[in-house]
Amino acid sequence: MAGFRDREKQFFPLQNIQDVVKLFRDQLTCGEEPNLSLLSIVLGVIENILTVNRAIPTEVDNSANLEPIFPVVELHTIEALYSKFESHIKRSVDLTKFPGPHATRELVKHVSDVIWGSLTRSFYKDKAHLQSLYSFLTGNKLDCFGVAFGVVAAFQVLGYKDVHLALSEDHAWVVFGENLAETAEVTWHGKGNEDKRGQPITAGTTEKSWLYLNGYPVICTREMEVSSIVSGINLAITTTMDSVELGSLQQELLWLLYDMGHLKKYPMALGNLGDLEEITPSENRKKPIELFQEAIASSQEYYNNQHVYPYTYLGGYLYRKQDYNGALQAWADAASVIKKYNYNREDEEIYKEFLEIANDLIPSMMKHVAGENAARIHHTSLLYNPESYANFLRFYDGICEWEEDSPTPVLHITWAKQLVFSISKFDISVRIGVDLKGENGDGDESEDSEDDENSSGETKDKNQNVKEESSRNKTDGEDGEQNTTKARGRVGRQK
Ligand SMILES: CC1(C)CN=C(N2CCN(c3ncnc4sc(CC(F)F)cc34)CC2)S1
Repeated sequence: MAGFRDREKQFFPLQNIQDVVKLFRDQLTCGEEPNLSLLSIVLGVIENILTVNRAIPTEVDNSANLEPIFPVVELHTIEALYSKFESHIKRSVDLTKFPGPHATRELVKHVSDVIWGSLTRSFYKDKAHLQSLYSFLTGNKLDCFGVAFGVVAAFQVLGYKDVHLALSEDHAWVVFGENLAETAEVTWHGKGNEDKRGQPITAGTTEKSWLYLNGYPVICTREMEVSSIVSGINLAITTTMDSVELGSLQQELLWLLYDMGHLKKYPMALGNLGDLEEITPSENRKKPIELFQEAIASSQEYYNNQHVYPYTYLGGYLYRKQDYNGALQAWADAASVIKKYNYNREDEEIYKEFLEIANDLIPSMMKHVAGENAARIHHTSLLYNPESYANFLRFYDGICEWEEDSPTPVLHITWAKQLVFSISKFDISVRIGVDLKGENGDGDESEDSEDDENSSGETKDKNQNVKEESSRNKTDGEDGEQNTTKARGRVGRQK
């Protein structure tokens, strides 16, 4: 018999979004751990009906079809799936060999093998809707995240409290043991990479690696594991159509988790909620821009500002709102994060993100503003804005620094061609640092004649230059002999 207590049973059948929200709220406030398997199965059943097995209403009188088609989720459906998972896990793992209260690496590897061993050999792992235990139990298919989540849910079924999900921006693994001091790979990553299941994630692996966030991944509590499956709900019916009902369920559940504080340390879930609010704004709720800024603040406060996606969530939003100055600043901030990493072959997802920004979004943004004649005439366009130019340069500077010392190259001819296209759209006045408005008062248009080369002609490293510079300034102060012209609005030259 499924391990359901009467308290879960009372919420069934689930007939609408509010019924699902009530079940989740009860699971998150009942004093015991939320039941990860139960909640993943419930979300998987609903997602499946609203996207994969969507019964397109026949062409009867259309008015009747305007009602949202929320499925009725019966208790027996969920119980059957839950007990299938529970008995599968319990009969595959003999705990007599693992007496302690904490999981061991051997046990973690074994549970990962149990999940892994049940997956059908040949399925397209990139497909959608493979993230929940519903997919695992009805189709023996799971994606990369789904395997890691399945391992954590299995350990909860086995009665362990110390195995938790660890999340980066493109990978998932587990932490376990006393003080969660141990780590282990439990799933695969990407295409054509041997899985490293059972191995610990060492400092050598995580250092300067975006895939492991330089050692600053999201370490989930049970409630944050619930946040991860809610955030992972996939609304896609087709590549061009999303389920409206599923989207509003996801939005309601994310606000529930937000109000309970379970998104506070989860930047991507905050970004996800921001995207949903942009599409369907909720009354009396925070605006998308606030949520994207909270995601950035969360990364700064809890993850040493090592996460990139909070800035690309914000940049994408501002781009869609045609706030191109803001978008450039957010993308420059994203590049200022990635520059601390070395690009390697398993970081393709973030490479694709920056490729799209540099070679698609920024060029089309430049085309758009180049056509804005009024703004051009009044010099209000970003093409005349030194700050936009500075952010544009900082964006590319970050990508170049990302590539430095990396085992895998980042830039190629397309990047260079698009850079030339985009940079040439900025007005000559911002590119050569002349202040057209003469705000500097003396109206002296002479440029800053200093350069980074010293008298002997070789370029020094910046620090030395700055040291030299500051000592020169000191002598200036004393005898005032040296004639240094003021750097006039030169951007990107920090002395
Ligand atoms: C600014 C973007 C391009 C928009 N969507 C982005 N997403 C980033 C990935 N998403 C996520 N959202 C919540 N949690 C997680 S955990 C994870 C890694 C996986 F291997 F477990 C990914 C991810 C959701 C969507 S970044």
